[in-house]
Amino acid sequence: MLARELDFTFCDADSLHPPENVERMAAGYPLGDVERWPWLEAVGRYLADSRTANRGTVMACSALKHSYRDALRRHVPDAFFVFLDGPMSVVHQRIDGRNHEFMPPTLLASQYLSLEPLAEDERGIRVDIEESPVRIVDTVRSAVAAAAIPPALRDR
Ligand SMILES: Nc1ncnc2c1ncn2[C@@H]1O[C@H](COP(=O)(O)OP(=O)(O)OP(=O)(O)O)[C@@H](O)[C@H]1O
Ligand SMILES: O=C(O)[C@H](O)[C@@H](O)[C@H](O)[C@H](O)CO
Repeated sequence: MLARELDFTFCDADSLHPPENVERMAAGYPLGDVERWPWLEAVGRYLADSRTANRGTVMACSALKHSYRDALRRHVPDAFFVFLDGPMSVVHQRIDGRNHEFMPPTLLASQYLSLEPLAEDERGIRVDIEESPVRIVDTVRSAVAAAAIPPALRDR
């Protein structure tokens, strides 16, 4: 929805995992940093290529840690992060009710253990996943528009 509204392309970072990562998760084992670095590099390269082609991209990506997002920022310094925040119980209920190609709900707790919220030095916003998708998209669109204006020129 967001990509459509912004007229950007959409990519799910899951499509950039190497097969061995997919197999690992499907077998019920969480990824560690070692498995994630090559994947994050592929995500970063994809974003940098989009930027070179002058194409905006919405990337759905579980860039759980600050260091992972730093890796992405090395490829696209002006990346804007949207932190989809909410209680594990809500996410658990939702992913229990969906079909995913490889991600078992049993891995959710490990994801929350690794999760680091956006820090002050990271460009982006936190949104509440208990809001409706329409509202979330609206909030993100406004934040992206505001972020494109240099702070010194805002509210004039
Ligand atoms: N704001 C929302 N309100 C209600 N349901 C939602 C909302 N956002 C997502 N969902 C539902 O929650 C489920 C999980 O969403 P989705 O598969 O898009 O998550 P994801 O971030 O791609 O997860 P993963 O990182 O595991 O790929 C889906 O059934 C989706 O329809
Ligand atoms: O870094 C990771 O552990 C992975 O990217 C996972 O987060 C899954 O791929 C995702 O949750 C399913 O979409």
